[in-house]
Amino acid sequence: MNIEQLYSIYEQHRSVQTDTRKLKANDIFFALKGGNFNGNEFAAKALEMGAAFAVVDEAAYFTVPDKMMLVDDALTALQQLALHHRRQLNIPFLAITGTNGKTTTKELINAALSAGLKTYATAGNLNNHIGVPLTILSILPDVEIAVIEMGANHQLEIAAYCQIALPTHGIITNIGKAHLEGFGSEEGVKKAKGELYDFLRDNNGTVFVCNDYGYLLDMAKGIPHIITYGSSDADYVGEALADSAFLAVEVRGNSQVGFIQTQLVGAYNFPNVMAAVAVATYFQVPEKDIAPAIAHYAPSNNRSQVIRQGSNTIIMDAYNANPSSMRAAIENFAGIQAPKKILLLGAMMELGADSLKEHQELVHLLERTHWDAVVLVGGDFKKVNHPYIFLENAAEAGKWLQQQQYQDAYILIKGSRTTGMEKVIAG
Ligand SMILES: CC(=O)N[C@H]1[C@@H](OP(=O)(O)OP(=O)(O)OC[C@H]2O[C@@H](n3ccc(=O)[nH]c3=O)[C@H](O)[C@@H]2O)O[C@H](CO)[C@@H](O)[C@@H]1O[C@H](C)C(=O)N[C@@H](C)C(=O)N[C@H](CCC(=O)N[C@@H](CCC[C@@H](N)C(=O)O)C(=O)O)C(=O)O
Ligand SMILES: Nc1ncnc2c1ncn2[C@@H]1O[C@H](COP(=O)(O)OP(=O)(O)OP(=O)(O)O)[C@@H](O)[C@H]1O
Ligand SMILES: C[C@@H](N)C(=O)N[C@H](C)C(=O)O
Repeated sequence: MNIEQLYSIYEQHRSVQTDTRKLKANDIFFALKGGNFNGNEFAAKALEMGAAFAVVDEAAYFTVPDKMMLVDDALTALQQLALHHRRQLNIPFLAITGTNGKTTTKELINAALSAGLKTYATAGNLNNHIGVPLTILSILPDVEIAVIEMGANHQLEIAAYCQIALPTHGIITNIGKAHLEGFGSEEGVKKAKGELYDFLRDNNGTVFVCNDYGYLLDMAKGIPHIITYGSSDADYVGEALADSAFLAVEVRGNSQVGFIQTQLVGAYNFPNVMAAVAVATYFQVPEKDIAPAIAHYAPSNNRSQVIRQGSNTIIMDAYNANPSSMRAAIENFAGIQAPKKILLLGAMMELGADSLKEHQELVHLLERTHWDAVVLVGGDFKKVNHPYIFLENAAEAGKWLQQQQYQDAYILIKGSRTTGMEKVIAG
């Protein structure tokens, strides 16, 4: 493949698509293979639908030579094109990884930076081997700073994304227990996420580190430029104020940022907010504009969303779940003052050999607090000892909740993506 040739086609259109179901006129279509389809089969259709060009990797589908390029592997071509594009962009690239809060931190940073700079940030959760190159190829030449989310469920994944995104700056939000099936252990998570720090250490990079997490400071040793944020002794210091379900933050010190009333539930969002304060201030966004920008951000897609239903307040946190985010959500919920507190918790996935132990530990955590009701739903919750109600799936949990006719209750709903706990309030 001639990457220069492909890049000159890209420069004419600057819009790349891997899915005919989302195709727009003049997109360049990359034919990827997945678990269900062979994208090559859609290449000719993509051109009929108005795609400007198609990149295929099977000769049998190379049917329109003047509008197609045949490559060895279309995914590799996509990644190489992204790297080539990255090299043309002489702007800061901030990479974000970590166990919990990547998307929220990325959205908060995007909001805060956008108050002063033309910013491009990963759309939604496009954070993997396909999503990272698609993100980079969406960055137009007038963008002043890029924010790239990187997800992973196995070793060397983040290292590979760094070789495409070439980050100049980085954040690891935190290290916790998730995707243990692929990472092996929490140490394995640390090693895998630490690949971002390794890249920045070797490339004269800059990291933003939460000073409240000693383990991150240890991991960051040797990185040339370290900027800290947190609740004390940091370059950017703030205090979490929790007068309501929603987090408020007072930024202290010389900062002009001041008071931030967020639309985020949970004290666990404090470091996410402070990361945005630190990054935006560092990149010289006018400080008076940072708090309003952060305050404006409201989470969607079941990421700790607050939903009022009649007199009930629902914390819908059904986007994902793992032992560390479950712990954070339960401890936060325990601290909320409410007349009645109900929990409906779906099972946690991708925990491998630790799964039963982690579900059992969660039960022990729940037992430390008095709740009005606890419902455990599906998966490995079926196999552990607990004094609570167990239901097989989210639909049953939804029926149970309707039957209770709760009034004035606070209800926490959380679980792994595949448990679909959002369905609890769908009917
Ligand atoms: C390959 C692909 O993009 N698949 C998407 C597709 O899936 P589908 O099941 O329909 O088909 P195939 O994958 O078999 O299709 C092959 C190709 O054919 C295209 N195609 C198919 C039908 C058709 O009519 N026309 C077509 O052109 C198709 O588009 C393929 O290119 O559609 C699904 C529904 O929209 C998508 O969900 C699916 O996307 C996959 C999952 C994907 O990886 N998308 C990336 C762009 C992405 O970034 N997705 C993120 C989620 C990332 C994530 O899970 N991150 C993890 C950590 C990373 C782990 C990493 N190791 C990993 O395994 O991913 C995290 O914890 O955050 C997102 O969508 O939010
Ligand atoms: N700093 C944090 N500490 C612990 N849990 C958090 C933190 N921030 C967010 N969470 C939890 O993680 C959930 C998902 O948040 P978010 O989507 O920002 O994380 P993510 O790391 O991007 O997840 P994913 O890897 O699945 O994309 C939230 O709804 C909340 O329960
Ligand atoms: C949704 C995906 N990014 C994720 O976090 N998966 C875990 C296993 C979950 O859904 O909880």
